[in-house]
Amino acid sequence: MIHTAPGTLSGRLRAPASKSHLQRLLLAASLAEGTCVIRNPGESADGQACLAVIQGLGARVARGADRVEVTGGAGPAAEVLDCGESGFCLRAAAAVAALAPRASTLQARGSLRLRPMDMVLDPLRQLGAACDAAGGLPPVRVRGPLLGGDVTVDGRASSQFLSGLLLALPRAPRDSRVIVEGLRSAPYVRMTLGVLEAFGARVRASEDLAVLEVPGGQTFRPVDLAVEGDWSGAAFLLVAGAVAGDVAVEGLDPRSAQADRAVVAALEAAGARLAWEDGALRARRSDLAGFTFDATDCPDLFPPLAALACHARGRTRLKGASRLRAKESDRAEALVTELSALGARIAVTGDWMEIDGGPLAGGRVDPRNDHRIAMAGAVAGLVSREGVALDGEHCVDKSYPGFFRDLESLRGEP
Ligand SMILES: O=C(O)C1=C[C@@H](OP(=O)(O)O)[C@@H](O)[C@H](O)C1
Ligand SMILES: C=C(OP(=O)(O)O)C(=O)O
Repeated sequence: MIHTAPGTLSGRLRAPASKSHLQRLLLAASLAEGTCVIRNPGESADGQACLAVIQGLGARVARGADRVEVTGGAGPAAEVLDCGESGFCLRAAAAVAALAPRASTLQARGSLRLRPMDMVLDPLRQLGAACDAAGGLPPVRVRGPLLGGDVTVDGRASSQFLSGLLLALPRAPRDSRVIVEGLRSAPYVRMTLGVLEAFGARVRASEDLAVLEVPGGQTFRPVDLAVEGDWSGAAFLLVAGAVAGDVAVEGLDPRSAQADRAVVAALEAAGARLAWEDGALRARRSDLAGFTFDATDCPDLFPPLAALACHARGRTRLKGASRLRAKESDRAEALVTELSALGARIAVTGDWMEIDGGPLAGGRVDPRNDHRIAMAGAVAGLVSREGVALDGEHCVDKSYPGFFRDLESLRGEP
């Protein structure tokens, strides 16, 4: 149990490492010729799960101080790949595992056991691999080899499998042409394309990412790269600054391909005072007003933006709520129930989440083992009568293990 007291925050922090960027680098490194150096890997549980998975795929992994070295194809492969609770790791690694002419079982833990995997089945079969997932749920069983060819991918529920497929296809023997239907979370796919480019892999993508042409038989050159600071975790710190003090976050790339860089546009729409100073993005307590923002393609911003909206005068309208049902929790339900319990006025109608800002009493939050619900509850409660108590605070380890320590480090002397 942890209690986040109300109060003023001020100070400067480093953003955690982006697990999304790290996981892409790890999967690509496991397919590269030679040894890759990946700096700033961080300690996220999803990153650790992906490290274990690439070892199971036959990569040798050596950990050093603030870096990992990955040598693809240098170790024995395992039949069972434990993806922990990482949706990206399971969906993306299903495609990478299918490259090999052997059977692999991708296993899930916690809420990931209930998250849909059906989007991986047809495409892998169209490309020559065998693939099964009873009831469309984990575990996912694949048997390669993935040959390449023409394939249609349904991107409505998630972009994650498409990212994995794009990481795998340059290493397949044949050329591929991928037709993508209804893609959501497109910026995450652009991040994948950026990682492929860094490894020297060629993909020709139409502007809207509806058609992707991937030559087969490519090699990935080894890289020495640092994992970017995480805009998704930083979003909570920036919202904390905007509602409760003065917080500067360093280690963020203003030109990053990360979807959640869009938090800047949302904070600006709310009237937050933001400035880049000495290499850090600084958010200061501001007179915030309700805003309208489309988070369809950056769904992980819903939790921090819902916390922000609780403290913005008038009504905030967030679009894309129907994308939240199959994350670590049903985040639409979780945000409505838990922020209401703190005194917020929040409802979801169709694809819209609406929040009327006003004073919060505070109280208890059940994060449902979802890191982003825990962080949203804690940040919302910074401006409340009683603060927020929550159980199971270690769920933040999934993406941002130091979150509560970082938040507390921003308190002034009592
Ligand atoms: O590719 C990625 O790293 C991710 C893509 C998004 O998922 P969807 O594509 O399922 O929306 C996001 O919500 C998730 O946290 C990470
Ligand atoms: C949804 C998330 O991750 P994943 O889908 O990779 O489990 C997340 O980090 O919010």
